[in-house]
Amino acid sequence: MRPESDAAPAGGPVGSDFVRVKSPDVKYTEEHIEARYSYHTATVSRCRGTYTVTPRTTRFTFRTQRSVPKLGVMLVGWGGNNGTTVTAAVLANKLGLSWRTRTGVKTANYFGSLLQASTVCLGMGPDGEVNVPFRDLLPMVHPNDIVFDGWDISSLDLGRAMERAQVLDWALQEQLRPHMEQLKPRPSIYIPEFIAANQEQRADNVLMGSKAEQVEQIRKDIRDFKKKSGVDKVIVLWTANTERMCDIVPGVNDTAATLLATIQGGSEVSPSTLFAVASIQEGCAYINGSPQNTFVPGVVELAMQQGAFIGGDDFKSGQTKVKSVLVDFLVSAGLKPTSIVSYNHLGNNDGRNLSAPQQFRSKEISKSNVVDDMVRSNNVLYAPGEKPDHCVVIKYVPNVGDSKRAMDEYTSEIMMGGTNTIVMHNTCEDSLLASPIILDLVILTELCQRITFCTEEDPHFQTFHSVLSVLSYLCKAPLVPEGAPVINSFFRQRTCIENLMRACLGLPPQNHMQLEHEMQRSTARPLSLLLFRSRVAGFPSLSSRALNAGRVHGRLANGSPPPPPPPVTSLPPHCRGHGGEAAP
Ligand SMILES: NC(=O)c1ccc[n+]([C@@H]2O[C@H](COP(=O)([O-])OP(=O)(O)OC[C@H]3O[C@@H](n4cnc5c(N)ncnc54)[C@H](O)[C@@H]3O)[C@@H](O)[C@H]2O)c1
Ligand SMILES: O=P([O-])([O-])O[C@@H]1[C@@H](O)[C@H](O)[C@@H](O)[C@H](O)[C@@H]1O
Repeated sequence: MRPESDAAPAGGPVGSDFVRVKSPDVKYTEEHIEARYSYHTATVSRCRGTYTVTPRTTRFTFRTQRSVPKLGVMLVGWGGNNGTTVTAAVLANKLGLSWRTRTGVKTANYFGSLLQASTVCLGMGPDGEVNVPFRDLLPMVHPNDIVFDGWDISSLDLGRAMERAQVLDWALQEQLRPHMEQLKPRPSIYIPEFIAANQEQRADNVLMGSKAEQVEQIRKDIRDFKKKSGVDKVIVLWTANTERMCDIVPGVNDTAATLLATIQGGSEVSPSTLFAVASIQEGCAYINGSPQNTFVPGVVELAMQQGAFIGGDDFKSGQTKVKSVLVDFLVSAGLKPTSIVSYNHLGNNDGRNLSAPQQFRSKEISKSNVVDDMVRSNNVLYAPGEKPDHCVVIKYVPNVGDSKRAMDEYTSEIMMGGTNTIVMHNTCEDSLLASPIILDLVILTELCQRITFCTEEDPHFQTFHSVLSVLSYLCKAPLVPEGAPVINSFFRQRTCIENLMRACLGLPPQNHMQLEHEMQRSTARPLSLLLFRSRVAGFPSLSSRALNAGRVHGRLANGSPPPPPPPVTSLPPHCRGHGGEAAP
């Protein structure tokens, strides 16, 4: 838990400083956490069947601004299931709400958020591993402090839109409604041919005018929100309906200049791309929670010119998230998936929009490519170009509402011609899986906006690439810089975020080697064992785990007792005896 009494360390206004690194490579100034970090990679060459691996070390200096801004998040599709649910969830957490359900009292939380509800291991403490919430590693925005605004083609206020979404318990909605009904989506850009025709009946809150005029209006909305809310920065996130894919046309959207000219000329540009352009021109990061190819090359170039972050595509929230774990497990275990069939049905408006072929095609693409990197990584199982059968089906069944049903069958070839088939059924409120992902996307993006780094070879500090590929863990179809590999493997993506945040603290990457427990003799053995040995010599008994730890490590490989432990001459104060003296 965060030590409430933990006074902020010397040096200025800071975000969370519940983790302090004591290292000559880490410096805390008033503005920054500055950390020197050795980044170890390897280059590989091959000659006549032999791989030659050359380790490389790059010396980085990371700087993380410690002051956490007041963050404004503008959602496109604010009146939808995800938009209303994430807004309501933040409000419920901020107000500390609880509500009664047929299974008992529920309390607001952020389960499903990587940053708020999952932990990382800092290292070994006196009683074993010390794990802290991701959010405590570096100063970052707390979701309770986010200010929401946004647009929707539907004019419903968020109280009525929350009711229409049918996601949250009624007892909670009743408590939230007085707050939610004050929130009204701004009129939005609506081009009917980009989403399903069945969405037309919602479109009573749309902008008029040319595409250029509508982009200008979106830019004014962003400035207006920033001024009225007093937020320090704004991030725009698309959680509106899935659009059909866009053609990439040279001279139309292949460069920033052609795209801007196309907008001025009024030719085909999707609403999501228009929002991206407006956001980037206002210096805001733009994240795409849907599968369509919003980020045509012209948008990517514009983002790079303006130094704005973009990220996406398509929240990775349920069936695909499981797929990126299960296929990783199977392939990493040397089992060969030969067929993956993913079927789901759902009855919310997203499902209704996806019932149209072109919108389904966008989703089918983002759901289908998630296994490619894992399959390509194993040439023992797969010949070049060989892939498992992979079928994605989505059906709209109004009766189930937001409670998405996912049914998956994974068939794998195992040893000696055997077959293994795994069948899964997964039911979940789709929007309650997507809402924490939305929070992680905007909070992680905001954190990355406060991180700069340089290397010994290039001493000028720089930001991350405009295409923020660190968001891959949160997306089905990760957007990466040109030439960078697309990683979908769940644990590789999660480890990337963890190790990046550790690097900002000058901490080595998590390696899970546990060498201190693998050696017959080690001075690096965890304190608990040292304590175990020192306390056995006249100290009060330890927890059974520590005692067991002592026993587990109490015999050498040949069965003889270990040599006497090295004299414990200096233990940190919290490990010392009553008098504060070092253990004998
Ligand atoms: N688990 C999930 O819910 C999940 C997972 C991955 C991706 N997604 C994607 O997130 C998006 C939103 O999902 P949802 O369940 O909230 O859908 P939804 O249909 O409930 O909400 C979408 C909202 O966008 C609005 N809208 C449509 N076009 C718009 C435009 N041009 N400008 C502004 N608003 C517009 C609609 O009126 C609607 O209120 C979808 O594209 C979906 O595919 C959802
Ligand atoms: O994240 P996931 O469960 O693989 O994919 C989901 C689809 O199965 C669902 O049909 C769609 O409505 C959601 O937007 C989401 O994309």
